[in-house]
Amino acid sequence: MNIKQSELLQTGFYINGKWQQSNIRYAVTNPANGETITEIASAGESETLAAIEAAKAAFKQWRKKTAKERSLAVRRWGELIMEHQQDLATIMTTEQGKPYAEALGEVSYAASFFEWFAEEGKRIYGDVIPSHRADSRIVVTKEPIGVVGAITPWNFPLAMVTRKAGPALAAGCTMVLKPSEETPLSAMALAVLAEKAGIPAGVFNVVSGDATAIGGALMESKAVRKISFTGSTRVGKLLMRQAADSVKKLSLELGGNAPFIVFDDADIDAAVEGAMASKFRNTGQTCVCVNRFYIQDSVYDAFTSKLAEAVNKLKVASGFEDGATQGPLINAMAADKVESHVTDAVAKGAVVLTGGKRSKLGGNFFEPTVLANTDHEMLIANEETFGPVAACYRFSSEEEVLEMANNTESGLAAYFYARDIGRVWRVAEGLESGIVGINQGIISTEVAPFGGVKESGLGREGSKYGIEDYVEVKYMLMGGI
Ligand SMILES: NC(=O)c1ccc[n+]([C@@H]2O[C@H](COP(=O)([O-])OP(=O)(O)OC[C@H]3O[C@@H](n4cnc5c(N)ncnc54)[C@H](O)[C@@H]3O)[C@@H](O)[C@H]2O)c1
Ligand SMILES: O=C[C@H](O)CS(=O)(=O)O
Repeated sequence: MNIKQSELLQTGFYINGKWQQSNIRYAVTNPANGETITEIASAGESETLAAIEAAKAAFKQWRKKTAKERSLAVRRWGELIMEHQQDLATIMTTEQGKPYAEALGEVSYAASFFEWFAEEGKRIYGDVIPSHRADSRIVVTKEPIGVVGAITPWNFPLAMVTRKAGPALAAGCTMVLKPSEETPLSAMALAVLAEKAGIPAGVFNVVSGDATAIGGALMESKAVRKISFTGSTRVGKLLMRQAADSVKKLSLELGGNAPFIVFDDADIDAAVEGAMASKFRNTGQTCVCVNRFYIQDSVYDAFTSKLAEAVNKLKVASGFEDGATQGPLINAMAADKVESHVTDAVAKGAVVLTGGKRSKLGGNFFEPTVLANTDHEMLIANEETFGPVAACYRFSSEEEVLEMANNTESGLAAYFYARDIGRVWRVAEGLESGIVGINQGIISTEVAPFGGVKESGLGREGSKYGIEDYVEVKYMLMGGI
């Protein structure tokens, strides 16, 4: 791998400020060519318990630092991310596959959470409540929860970590991170920078490897007071069950099934632009990627033909190739799933406007695809495809489309394009989702609350709300006054 600072490439566990190795190793592969990038030490239960112990010990001192002291360390960590942005983007593109330009974008996005929460950490205010007794006062403070177990996915290997580590550390919590086994190298590089930023030993620990063993140790430990998970709804539900035994707090950022509605009064060119951004970002592997396009009858043909035209201009290639816009899918299983959704849809009457098959590049590459005439009997309508396929459905009325859009257990993001102000309010309020993009295809930013309703999760990340997930409210009644 062509990076300037080779020390960013680590292959062990980071526990209590030290890198450790193991004989049990697993290969991290490059999804663009299937080659092994490196082999890394595989952690299990004992390494996770050691990391929890380190985090528990470090919590005693870290929580006592002033908010400003913690803020300065978190801010410095973010600055170091930006100082190493090219190397971090190279590591990310190599292990995750996204185009290098997108990887650079994610590096900035990741750093933005440290900048934001370094500031928010200084504003964890309490309250003074008018008392119910003349001789007493009521004071409310907010305290860090304690040791946090963070479990993150492969699709955003840096930003999903910093969106958790930023608020946790700024609030005074310590962390044991388990990154996805598909993309551990970005998280390890982050640990190298944590040390350089002056984050004390034990405050941020990283263990990668056996998901069930690491997850089990985190969930069973009574020292871990909170789990922050981003990933599939299936695993999120499992963790929720496991959290019951020690009554842990949970933040769950789970899967989506985002609708994107184009009404007949929409600016069609703007809708196509928004559709391209929200559907094809990260080759369709984003939890807020559109999964279902609903287009009103009278603009259906205009929208779908313009969308297919725009999709035809995308370039499928290795993320390091100039002008690449669509990298490989993360692995063979992901490519199989996308193919099965397209095959099922076509067998049930969908029409391929462009794409529709694996790319001639082979491996995990899939052609960006637009399907017309899709209906709700197809798999693609009911499962998160997590790939570059735009499935287009027709609708005639506002009531009908709201019912279709909400007819899912998921409720993460939803998008619509319309200009009529009454319609805009009705639809925005009627959509059952945590996030609504109105005449906008990209909704993610560190300054706004990110999270879902229904089976898309619990809690919010980013924004002023994001830090609330890492603090406990304490009520003190001061009597005898
Ligand atoms: N809502 C959000 O903010 C958000 C963001 C990114 C991804 N996602 C969702 O994540 C999914 C894709 O990511 P993925 O394939 O990595 O998800 P995944 O659920 O398979 O894995 C996520 C993480 O959980 C770990 N894991 C797996 N089994 C575990 C177990 N038994 N105990 C503990 N940890 C376990 C994995 O190793 C990984 O680190 C999609 O559904 C996507 O929508 C959601
Ligand atoms: O995959 C889902 C994410 O949360 C990525 S982003 O925050 O929308 O960039």
